[in-house]
Amino acid sequence: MSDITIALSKGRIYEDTVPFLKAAGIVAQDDPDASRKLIIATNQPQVRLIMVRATDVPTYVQYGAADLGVAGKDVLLEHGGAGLYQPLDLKIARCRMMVAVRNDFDYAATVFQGARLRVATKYVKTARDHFAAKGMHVDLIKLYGSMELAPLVGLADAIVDLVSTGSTLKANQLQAVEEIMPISARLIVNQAALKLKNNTIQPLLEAFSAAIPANL
Ligand SMILES: Nc1ncnc2c1ncn2[C@@H]1O[C@H](COP(=O)(O)OP(=O)(O)OP(=O)(O)O)[C@@H](O)[C@H]1O
Ligand SMILES: O=P(O)(O)OC[C@H]1O[C@H](OP(=O)(O)OP(=O)(O)O)[C@H](O)[C@@H]1O
Repeated sequence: MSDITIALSKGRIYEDTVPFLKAAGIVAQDDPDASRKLIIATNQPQVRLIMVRATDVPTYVQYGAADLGVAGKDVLLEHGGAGLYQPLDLKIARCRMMVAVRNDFDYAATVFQGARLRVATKYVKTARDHFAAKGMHVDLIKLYGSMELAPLVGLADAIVDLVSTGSTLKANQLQAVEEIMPISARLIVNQAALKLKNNTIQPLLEAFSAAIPANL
């Protein structure tokens, strides 16, 4: 069996990945959400977890610092996917990439008039592709979080952000006006590792695949 490093992020990705690890017989020896450790040993001596920022997971896997990882489709689209296989949609961390505006902003009229829109987002590539496909001219403003604030203080007319329950939009008097795409997290694999460590990685892929929730 080859040594295997799996890159995960704290919070919902880790929590939702635990059942998949368990299905593959892997149990973490520390709780990453409680620990400050960045390298977490597991019950299997050859398997370790590394804890990185959600947006950094594809980078660690791309360069082979991790063999496998779990990352949201949102993050993978912004990364571009170079050097990665994306064999499984794990159907976890599900949400939707949406365009949202203030409740008092007439998005339809703005689009109809062909007015230039200022859009704040962490997801610049996804937003650029979406509005280009609609033939809309937009000025994109890159933010790193709390996008919902931007329309409230006049930084932008619209945001492109993830929506799950809708409660963050509601709490900030915003409304979703367009769905860009459904989002869920994928298992990603370093392309070279998949070939070189196939004997170890293939059974992991099969265990993960069998643990994907049905009927979703
Ligand atoms: N409200 C949500 N409901 C369900 N899934 C979500 C939600 N928000 C984000 N996600 C998904 O979970 C992934 C991880 O989100 P998380 O909040 O842990 O990291 P982040 O804060 O977006 O990333 P970073 O720390 O790198 O800035 C996202 O990439 C996305 O795919
Ligand atoms: O529609 P909702 O259920 O309100 O979720 C949407 C929020 O979740 C994400 O942020 P973040 O990762 O900070 O979410 P969290 O605060 O729910 O962890 C996203 O950027 C929204 O702000």
